[in-house]
Amino acid sequence: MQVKICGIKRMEEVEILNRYPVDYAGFIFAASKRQVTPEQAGVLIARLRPGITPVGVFVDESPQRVNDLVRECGLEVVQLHGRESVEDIRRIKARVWKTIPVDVEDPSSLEILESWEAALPKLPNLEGLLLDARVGGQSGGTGKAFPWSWAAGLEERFPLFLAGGLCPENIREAIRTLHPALVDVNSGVETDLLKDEEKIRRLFEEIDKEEKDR
Ligand SMILES: O=C(O)c1ccccc1NCC(=O)[C@H](O)[C@H](O)COP(=O)(O)O
Repeated sequence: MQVKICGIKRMEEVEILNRYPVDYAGFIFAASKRQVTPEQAGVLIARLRPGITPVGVFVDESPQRVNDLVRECGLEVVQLHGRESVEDIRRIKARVWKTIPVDVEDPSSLEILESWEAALPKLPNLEGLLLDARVGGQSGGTGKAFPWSWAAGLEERFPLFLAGGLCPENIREAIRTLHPALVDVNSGVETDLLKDEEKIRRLFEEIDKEEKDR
């Protein structure tokens, strides 16, 4: 299982990530408390250690602008967090992860998965579907988890990536319930909107324990 830490905006945070077995670092280009400019992202990405892959997070950005930022900032993966279409993904020249917003109060929000699952084999750059909690219309960095049991078994049908309210205290249960190929953690390893090294250390300690127990 791979690990993405999202919402990186400061050099101190890059330095923390470089000390842990992080696979992906997420940079948010969409409107957010954690938004970075392309210039900031470029500087931060250049300082990631080899082995940490930069991911750009976008909400309803045009494929042309996404492609420009992929080139300018050195992004390898693009995470689409809005209402992007199959055609948008076809036009993006990078690896893509598509977020599926799961309304924490409405299991029927998972129904949209069917059409994305059908699109997967037709889109060679679409690597997986990221289930993230949606709370009151907001999706992304909510700090809330949806009931994972709603998605049990989906990991057998497609590469399932999991986000939403993950933290050191619940990561083992999340892994045990859904066996995701990747976990995406943001506010659960922050203090005052900055990545907190002690929380990241505990996150990896818990992941290690879970993997050893298997
Ligand atoms: O994190 C944000 O502020 C954000 C804003 C707009 C779109 C996406 C955003 N985050 C995307 C992520 O990949 C987060 O890691 C994911 O939503 C999980 O967040 P959290 O529940 O805080 O762990």
